[in-house]
Amino acid sequence: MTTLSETYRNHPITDHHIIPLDFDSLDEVPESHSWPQFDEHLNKIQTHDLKDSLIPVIDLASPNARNLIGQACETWGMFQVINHGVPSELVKKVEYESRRLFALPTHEKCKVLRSADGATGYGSARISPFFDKCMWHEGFTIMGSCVDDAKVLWPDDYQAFCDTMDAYQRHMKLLSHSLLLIILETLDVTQEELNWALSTQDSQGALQLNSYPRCPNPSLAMGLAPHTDSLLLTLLNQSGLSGLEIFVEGSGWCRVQPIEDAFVVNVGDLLHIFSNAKFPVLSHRALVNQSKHRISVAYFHGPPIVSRVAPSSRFQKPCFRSLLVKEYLILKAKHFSRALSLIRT
Ligand SMILES: C=C1C[C@]23C[C@@]1(O)CC[C@H]2[C@@]12CCC[C@@](C)(C(=O)O1)[C@H]2[C@@H]3C(=O)O
Ligand SMILES: O=C(O)CCC(=O)C(=O)O
Ligand SMILES: [Fe+2]
Repeated sequence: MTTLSETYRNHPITDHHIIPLDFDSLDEVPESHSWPQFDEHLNKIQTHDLKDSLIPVIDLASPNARNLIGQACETWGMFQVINHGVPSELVKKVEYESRRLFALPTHEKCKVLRSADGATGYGSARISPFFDKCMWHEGFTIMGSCVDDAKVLWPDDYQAFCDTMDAYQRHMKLLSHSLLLIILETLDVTQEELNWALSTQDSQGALQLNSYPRCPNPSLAMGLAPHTDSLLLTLLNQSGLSGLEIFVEGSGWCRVQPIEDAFVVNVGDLLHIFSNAKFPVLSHRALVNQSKHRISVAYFHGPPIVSRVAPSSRFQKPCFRSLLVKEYLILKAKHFSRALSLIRT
């Protein structure tokens, strides 16, 4: 089976873009991590709190959920979902285990460093090489079993971490399938297209644990730089601490306030392509906090990497060309935010 790891094999990134700083040892933001333009930007554009009425909060158990989800995807490419059926104890356990991982000393975490051409393990975000400055962020990427890495980190105490991440990935896969089914039904796609998006075999799922340590000067630092997510759908748990911002045309950067027990759901590049741009894909970023260490947990769902992606056949005038999912991810790894414009027809 072709995997994401194989896709990245020809696009290695250098070590200094992978190894995060030992953030806890710092009492000021080093030059390498201070974003001067970002500082100017902050002065110019007021960061708004998004009112609930803007990014919809949708109760999955309500009879109206389907319509609301369809509308939210068209208007925003994003919504928050509550009453989704994922046990809140499991969500708490994932937060607890993530904090346990990031609390390890840097030299321990570096024992499971993501390799230059790899997809899983500990390290800075894959988008790091596209920015001059480094981010105030460390991550741990899991695809399927994480037992090999967990055994390295905790030789005698790895089971709880693995069991928690396995159970969470199972729940995330089910929830992303239910949401995608609703979303795709609103597009009225063919059965074959539904099978493609919801394929249980060979579909891509990745779990990203994000850590944003306390920062001495948050106005200089960037947690996660602006980006769009590459796959079909992302389900994000903000762990109760705000930091996520979306770029809204005409308003600038707006904060998406966390809601208890909610997941932020957003359209990724592949769903934007499949919906023939009917669903927008939002640029988003994460800012950091002076007094609190923020954790977020993102699950990315995608179709099989060897399949093709194109606008659904229901669209008469496709505005993107058809290509292999793998080819798109290679384009994204090479050209980052220009990838979508490169496949416009
Ligand atoms: C499946 C994936 C999506 C992702 C790249 C990855 O292979 C695993 C990590 C994901 C992540 C998380 C942080 C932001 C992001 C842009 C990045 O650099 O790594 C996303 C990637 C993505 O959606 O392109
Ligand atoms: O931490 C956040 O709020 C955003 C994380 C994110 O955008 C991602 O993991 O892709
Ligand atoms: Fe993201």
